Amino acid sequence: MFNSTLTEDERNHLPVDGAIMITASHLPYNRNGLKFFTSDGGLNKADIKDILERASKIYEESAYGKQQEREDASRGVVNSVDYMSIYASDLVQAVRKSAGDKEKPLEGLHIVVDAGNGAGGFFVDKVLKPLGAVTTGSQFLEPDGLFPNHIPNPEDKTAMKAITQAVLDNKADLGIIFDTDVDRSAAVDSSGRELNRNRLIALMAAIVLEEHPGTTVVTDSVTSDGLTVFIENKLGGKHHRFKRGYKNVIDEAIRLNSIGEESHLAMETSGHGALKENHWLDDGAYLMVKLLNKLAAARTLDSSIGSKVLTDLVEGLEEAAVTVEIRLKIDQNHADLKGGSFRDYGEAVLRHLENAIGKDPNLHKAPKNYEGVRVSGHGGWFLVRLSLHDPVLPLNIEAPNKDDAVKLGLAVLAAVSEFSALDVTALNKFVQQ
Ligand SMILES: O=P(O)(O)OC[C@H]1O[C@H](O)[C@H](O)[C@@H](O)[C@@H]1O
Repeated sequence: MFNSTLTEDERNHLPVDGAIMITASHLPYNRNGLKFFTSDGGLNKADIKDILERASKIYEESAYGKQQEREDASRGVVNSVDYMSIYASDLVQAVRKSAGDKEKPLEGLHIVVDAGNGAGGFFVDKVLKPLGAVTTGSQFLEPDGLFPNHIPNPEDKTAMKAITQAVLDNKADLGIIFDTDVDRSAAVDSSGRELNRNRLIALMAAIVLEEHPGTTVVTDSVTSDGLTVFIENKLGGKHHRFKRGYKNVIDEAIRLNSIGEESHLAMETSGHGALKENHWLDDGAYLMVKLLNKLAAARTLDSSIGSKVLTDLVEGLEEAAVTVEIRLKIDQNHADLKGGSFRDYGEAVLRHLENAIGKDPNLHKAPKNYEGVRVSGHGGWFLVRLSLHDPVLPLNIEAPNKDDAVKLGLAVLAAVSEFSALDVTALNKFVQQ
């Protein structure tokens, strides 16, 4: 939708002044909403509040007899434009360009797509097929807001299992999965290896750092220590681990550029990734096109090359054997909140945790950290922070083995146990397993 505010095509009344998308995004099907775009990007909370206030004023006035005004406001010309075809053909052109303008640079490759019944099904007919790829075995391409097959989410285990299985069953060269509204994506190589979360950031960083040596990669706060080592030591870039939230990482990358620190990639483990060259839009289809560019370019030199060219790019990324996220709920009605907000309560838990960590010689606070409490120790690390939206303190742990992960979990448990409004059932279960 955002691209329709940039594409120049007079015949199709483009660029438009604004675009609106109806989507539940990462939320369940019964929580749809509207995303608004202008050529400056997606509107933020303050803009949306302003729109709602103005809309409600117009509504109220019309309800009190200003019918004529309402009719005037709603009178306009409606033109239908097949914008998806225009957008998709730009993606196709990008891949062709990276292969020296070859018409079908993906000929001979078998690529399966899992759109999870979200909006990403177009990628098969409008992008992959024109580029020559075989796409049989692609699944859940028809939009269905009830998501009858699996939640379209490249972080979700069931969703990743579904695309991995499709790759293996079809002996495909590559698998691609999108979230509901295609602002997130991930891939699977021909051996069934998932290229999502830290691995996808590492892969995108490898591609972007080839194009822009030394650039800063901004990520969310739950990225691994291994990713930092990979970006800084192997790729020669700079890893700026910032806060959770795709808008936070994107805005931070824009801010860095504005103060003279060059950054070309802002990416979250959730699969939201935005590039400077693509107007800082978190466009999941564009991310996958960057992978296809790499594949297509490599195949102009050797037509037997498959997804290994991508997997090789993340060679050397250290990965923890144990990776868990445990979400600790705050009971907002609990007496221990003393009528205060869950945010204040969560902040108090974090302050207490921070103090407790200082007393344990095995644990060390991360020298640079932008949200919550990030601590290393026992060969791994943990991060406790406030959720962006929910009355929850998500705890992420990465460790070389289960015993060390449990040690980290126990340290958190000991520090937070006096906060009776915090539900630590899941953490208790984890440390007892
Ligand atoms: O803070 P959490 O509850 O873990 O949620 C954080 C996530 O919320 C949404 O899904 C946003 O689109 C993501 O950008 C963000 O990472």
